[in-house]
Amino acid sequence: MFLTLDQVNLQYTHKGGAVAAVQNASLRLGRGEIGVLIGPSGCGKTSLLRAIAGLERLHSGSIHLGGEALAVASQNVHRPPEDRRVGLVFQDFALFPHLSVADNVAFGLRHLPPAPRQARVDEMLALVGLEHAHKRMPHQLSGGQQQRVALARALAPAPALLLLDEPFSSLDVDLRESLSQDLRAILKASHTTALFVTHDQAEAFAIGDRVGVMQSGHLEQWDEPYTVYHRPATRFVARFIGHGVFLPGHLEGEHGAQVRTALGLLDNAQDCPVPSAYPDGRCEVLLRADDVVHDDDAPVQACIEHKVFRGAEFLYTLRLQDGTRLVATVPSHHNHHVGEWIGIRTQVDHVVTFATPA
Ligand SMILES: Nc1ncnc2c1ncn2[C@@H]1O[C@H](COP(=O)(O)OP(=O)(O)OP(=O)(O)O)[C@@H](O)[C@H]1O
Repeated sequence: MFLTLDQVNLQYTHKGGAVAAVQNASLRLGRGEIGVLIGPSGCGKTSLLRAIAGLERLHSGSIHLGGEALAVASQNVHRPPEDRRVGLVFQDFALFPHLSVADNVAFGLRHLPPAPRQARVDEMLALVGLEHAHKRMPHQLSGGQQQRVALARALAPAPALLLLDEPFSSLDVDLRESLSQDLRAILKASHTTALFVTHDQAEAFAIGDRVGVMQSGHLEQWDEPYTVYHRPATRFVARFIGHGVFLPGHLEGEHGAQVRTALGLLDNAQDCPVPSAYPDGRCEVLLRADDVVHDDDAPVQACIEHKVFRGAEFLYTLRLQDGTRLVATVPSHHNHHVGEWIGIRTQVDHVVTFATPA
C-alpha cells in the first residue's frame, strides 16, 4: 500500500490536560487512489491530515508513504513537513494576492530552470482548465477559479500525496458539485494519490475511492463508498451516512437466513447472521429510505407523518399501524399528502443487523 497509517494517536495539550484528537486510526490507500475522511465537526479529520503533513507529532503509531517512514512514534521518527513530499490545499484558497496566477503556480518550482518551470505551469493551468489565466491576479478570479489555481499550485511540484481540507466549503452548492467532479478527473489525470476532508456526504461519494467515517477521534470504517453506504460497520456510520431507521427484528431459520420484522420477512441468506449471533436472535435491522418501496398493492399500509420535497423524490416519514416509524424515498410524481395511508413493501438487497441497545 502507498499510504499506511497504523494505530495513529494524536493528542493536544489543553489547559494542562491531554485532549485525544485521533485514537488508534489505521488506514491504507493505494497509489493513485483518492481517500475521503468524513465526520461531524470536531471528530479529528483535520488533526489526522495535519499529522500526515507533519504539522503535528504522533503520540503513538506510525505513518508510511511509498514505503518510507514519515512518522514512527516508538522510534521518535518525525520527518519535517518540507521533507515529506506532501502537498496541501486548504479551505481558504491561500493564494499569494500580490502574485499573478502563473507566479502562484510557479511558487513551488523555484528549483527548476525557467523553461521547464514555464512548461510545468502551462501544463498545470491546462489541467485545471485555466490555460488563459496566466497573467490575472487572484482578486480578478471567482472563488471556484481561485480554488483551481490553489489546486494547480499544490500539484505543480508533483507531491507524492495531496491533502485537501474542505477545499470547497466556502463555495456555493452548485459550484461545489461541479468542482468535486472536476477534482476527481484532475487527480486521476495526474495520477495523484490524495486524501480529502469534507462534511458533505455527496462530495465524499463523488470523489472517493475509499471513504473513512470518523467520530470522536475514531475512524469507525474505511471502505469503498458502496460498502460504507450498504454495509455500515457501526450504528454511527449507519446513522451518519444516508437516511434510515433501526427496526426491531428476530432472526429465524436454522442458518439464520431470515429476519422477521414489522414489515414482514427479510431474507437474504448471504447477509443474515445466524440467530445465535444475538441473545434470543433479537436484533435491529437497518432499513434505509431506499429499502422501503411505495406499492399500492402491498398489504402493509403506512401513514405519512411528514414529507420533504427533494426534487426528483420525496423523503417521507411513515408510521405503521403499531407505531413503528420508517423513512422512504418515493419518486416525486407520487405526491401524497400528510395523513394519507399508502401501501409499502421492503426491497432490501443487503441485510444489516446490529445488537439491540441495552
Ligand atoms: N490546537 C489544539 N489544541 C487543543 N485541542 C485541539 C486543537 N486543535 C483541535 N483540537 C481538538 O481536537 C479535536 C479534533 O479537532 P479537528 O479540528 O481535528 O476536528 P475536525 O473533524 O477537523 O473538525 P471540523 O470539521 O470542525 O474542522 C476537537 O475536539 C478539537 O477541539
